[in-house]
Amino acid sequence: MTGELSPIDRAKFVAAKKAVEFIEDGMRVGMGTGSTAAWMVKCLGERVRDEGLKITAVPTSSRTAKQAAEVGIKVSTLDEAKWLDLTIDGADEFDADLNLIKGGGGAHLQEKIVAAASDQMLVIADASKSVEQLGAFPLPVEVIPFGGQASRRLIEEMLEDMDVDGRIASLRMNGDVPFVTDEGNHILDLNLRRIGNPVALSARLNQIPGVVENGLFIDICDAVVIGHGDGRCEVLDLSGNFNGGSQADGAGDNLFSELED
Ligand SMILES: O=C(CO)[C@H](O)[C@H](O)COP(=O)(O)O
Repeated sequence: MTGELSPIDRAKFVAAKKAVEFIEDGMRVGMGTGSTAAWMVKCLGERVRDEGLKITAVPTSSRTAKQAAEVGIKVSTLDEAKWLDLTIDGADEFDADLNLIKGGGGAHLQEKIVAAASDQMLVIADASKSVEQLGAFPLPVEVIPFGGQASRRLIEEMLEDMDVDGRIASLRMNGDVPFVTDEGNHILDLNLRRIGNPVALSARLNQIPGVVENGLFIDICDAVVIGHGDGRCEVLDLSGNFNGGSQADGAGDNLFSELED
């Protein structure tokens, strides 16, 4: 079924497949957004269908809610679930401390709210998302449309004040019109190249009145399942809750056979 996948899609698939093994009956689970998270939704749907797994599932976007419905997962809102045991989501970049850049899909606001309301956040990613220093991926910042030009100017002035490398905030477009998030906001992508102090940058960004939330996830992620194109995956776990806390446990796991299903 999935035999003709590209190496990158194989990597996403095996990471997702491994991650859903951590979901137990009765859990309240946050479901992330993006192409890797879509594999997770698919694998989770299979467990719900084949094993009768009972979960409360909370999507982080309208896109994920739709994907969940397509594979037979009934979704709840975060308010209905109140609190979550585990959120599984993709990322655009992760570093050795498991700080992340997210929001490439424009859903980081709901993703951060859902992850922050979860006991554990598990990221699924192909190995290309691993970086020494965050920032090569443009940092998404969600801003309200009202006064968008002023917010952009304040962000660029703040970047200049912080003396960071790149200082241009680009309005994300969807064809000829600005991209609109599920909350009706716009996204500014910051081409910073490298982020020396993510904690300070995140705090400074969120102090600007028109900024709703930025895509830096600091001290939120507990572990990353890293998938490889040959079907191997490993778990980088700083929490001790996934594979006993070993930093690269499971490096030998090969879920490639699943691709032949
Ligand atoms: O943060 C996200 C969406 O807002 C995604 O998780 C991130 O962009 C990674 O996406 P993909 O799995 O498609 O590479």
